Amino acid sequence: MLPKINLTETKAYTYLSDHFEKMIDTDLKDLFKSDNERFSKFSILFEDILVDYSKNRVDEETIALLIQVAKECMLNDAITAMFSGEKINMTEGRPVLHIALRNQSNTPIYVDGKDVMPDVNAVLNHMQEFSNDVISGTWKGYTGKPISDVVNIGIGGSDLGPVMVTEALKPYKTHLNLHFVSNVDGTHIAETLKTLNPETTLFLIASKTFTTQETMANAHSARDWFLAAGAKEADIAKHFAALSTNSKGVSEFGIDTKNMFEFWDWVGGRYSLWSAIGLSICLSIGFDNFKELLAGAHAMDNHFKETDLEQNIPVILALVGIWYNDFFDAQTQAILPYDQYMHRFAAYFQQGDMESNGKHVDRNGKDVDYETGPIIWGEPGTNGQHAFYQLIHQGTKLIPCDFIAPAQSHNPLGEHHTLLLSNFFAQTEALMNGKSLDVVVDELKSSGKTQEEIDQIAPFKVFEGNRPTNSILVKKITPRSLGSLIAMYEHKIFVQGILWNIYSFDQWGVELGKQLAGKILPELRNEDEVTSHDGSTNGLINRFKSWR
Ligand SMILES: O=P(O)(O)OC[C@H]1O[C@H](O)[C@@H](O)[C@@H](O)[C@@H]1O
Repeated sequence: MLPKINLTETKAYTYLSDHFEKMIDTDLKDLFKSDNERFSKFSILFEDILVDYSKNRVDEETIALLIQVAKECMLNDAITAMFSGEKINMTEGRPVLHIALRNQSNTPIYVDGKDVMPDVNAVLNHMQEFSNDVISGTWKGYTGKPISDVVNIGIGGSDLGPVMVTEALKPYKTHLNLHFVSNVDGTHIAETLKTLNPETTLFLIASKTFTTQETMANAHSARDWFLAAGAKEADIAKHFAALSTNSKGVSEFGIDTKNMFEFWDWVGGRYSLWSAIGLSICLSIGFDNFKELLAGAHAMDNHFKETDLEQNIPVILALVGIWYNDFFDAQTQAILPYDQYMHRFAAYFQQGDMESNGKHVDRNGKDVDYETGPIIWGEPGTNGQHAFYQLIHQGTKLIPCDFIAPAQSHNPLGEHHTLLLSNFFAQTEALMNGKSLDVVVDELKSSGKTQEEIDQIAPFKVFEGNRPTNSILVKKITPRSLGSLIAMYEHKIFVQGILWNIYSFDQWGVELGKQLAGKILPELRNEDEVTSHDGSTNGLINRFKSWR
C-alpha cells in the first residue's frame, strides 16, 4: 500500500511556504557569489553522468525542507513498496515492476508469492535467440531470403520507447533497417510499405493489450499487404511476431504463439521498452547492447533504492521540479538534449511524465488543491535556440529546463561538437545571468548609438536572467548511460507522483476519447445525417460526410 499523504499537509510544507517568500526574490547570481562551493554542493556524479542542479533557485535550506516533505510523505516506504512488488497501481490492482525487467542481479521479486525473475529471464533468452537469428540471417523469410527490414507496429508506450532508443543509439546499429508505424492514419503504413519487399520484411506487432485500434488496423493492413504479394497464410509465421500480454488476441490474429514475446500486466505501457516491447531495440542494436541498456537502468535503480535522499539523483530532480511546479507556478518543464540522436527524448517523456502524473484526483479519491504533473516539451539543441528559446529567455513564463549533452560525440566531425557544447554551456549561463540594463546601455553606447536611440531600444535587449536549469552532462551516450538516464527520469516521475499523492501508473484519461470514437465510428459508416451530438459535433460530422 502506498502512503496517502498530500505534500501540502506536511509540516515541512508550511515551513517551505515561508521559506519560499524569502527565496522568491533571491537571485541565482548572488547564490553563486555567496558560496564558492555551490557547484560541488549541488551536483551529483553517477558513473558517467554528472547532474548539476546548482543553477536552480534553491539553497541548502530549500533542499533540506523539500527532503523533509518527502520523508513526511513516506517516500522511502513507497520506494520499498514498488521494488518489492506491492500492488501500488491500486486502480488497476497491479504491481509496478519495470525494475524487474532490468534486474540484472537476478534477486527474486515476488508477485502473489511467485518469483517473476524466471519468466523475465526466459523471455530475455527468447529475445536473444530470435534477434541473433534475424541479425545473422539464420532466420529466413518465406522465399528463403534473410530479413533486411523490421517494421514495429505499435502506438504510445509500444512505439515511443523503441523509437526513442533506436534513434538515440543509432551509432550501435546492426545492418537491419528499422521502421515504426504508429498512426492509424493510413498514410503512415502506406508510406512505410512503399519501400519494402515482403520477402525480406519482418513485422513486430507491439501491443500490451493487443486490442488497440490503431495497432490492430495497421497490423491487418500489413498482413493484407503481405498476403497480396503472393505469400500464404502459413508464411505469416516467418514474417510476423507479437509483443504482448494477450496470447488469446495474438493467436486470434493468426500469429503463432511461438513467435509471441510475452510480458505481464505489471509492466506499464510507458515503462515497457525494457520488456518484450524492446525487441525492435534488440534487432536494431543487437542483444548485447540491449543488455547494456538494461544494466544501465539497473544501476540507476540501485542508486535510487539505496542512496540517501540528499544524494539521490531522481529524488533531487523530482524535488526541484516540485519546487517550481508548486511554489513558482511553473506550468511546464523543458527537456533539451544537445544530441541529435536524442531527438525523440522529450517526446518519449511527454508520455512518460504526462500520462503518469497528469491527474487531479489524489490517492484518497479527492480533488487535489495544488498543481500536479507539468507539461513536458522540448527539442534538441541547438535547433530549439533558433525557434522557441526566445520565450524561455524573455517571455513572461518561468520554464525550468533540463539541458542534456554528451561530452563525447559519436561523430567527431571537425569542430562541430565543440560548437555544440559551447552553446550548451552558454545557454544555461545566459539564462541564469541575463543581461542588465546597464550592460545593454554600455553596449549600445560603444556601438555608437545616440542617447535617444539607446532609450528607445534598450528595454527590449534586457534579459532578466534568474531562469533555472539543470545540466546533465554525460561522458558519452552509450546503451548503458542511456539506460541510466531513462531510469533516472522514470524514478523522478515516481517520486513526484508519491508527493502529489496521485496514482502514477494508471491512465484512465485516455479512455473517454476512445469510447466516444467507438460510438462515432458506426455513424461515419453510412451517409445518414447525424443529429445525436451537440451542435458543433453534428455540424462537423455532417460537413465531413458531404465532403468525403
Ligand atoms: O500497448 P497497447 O496496449 O497497444 O497500448 C498502447 C497505448 O494505449 C493507450 O494510449 C495507453 O494505455 C498507453 O499507455 C499505451 O501505451
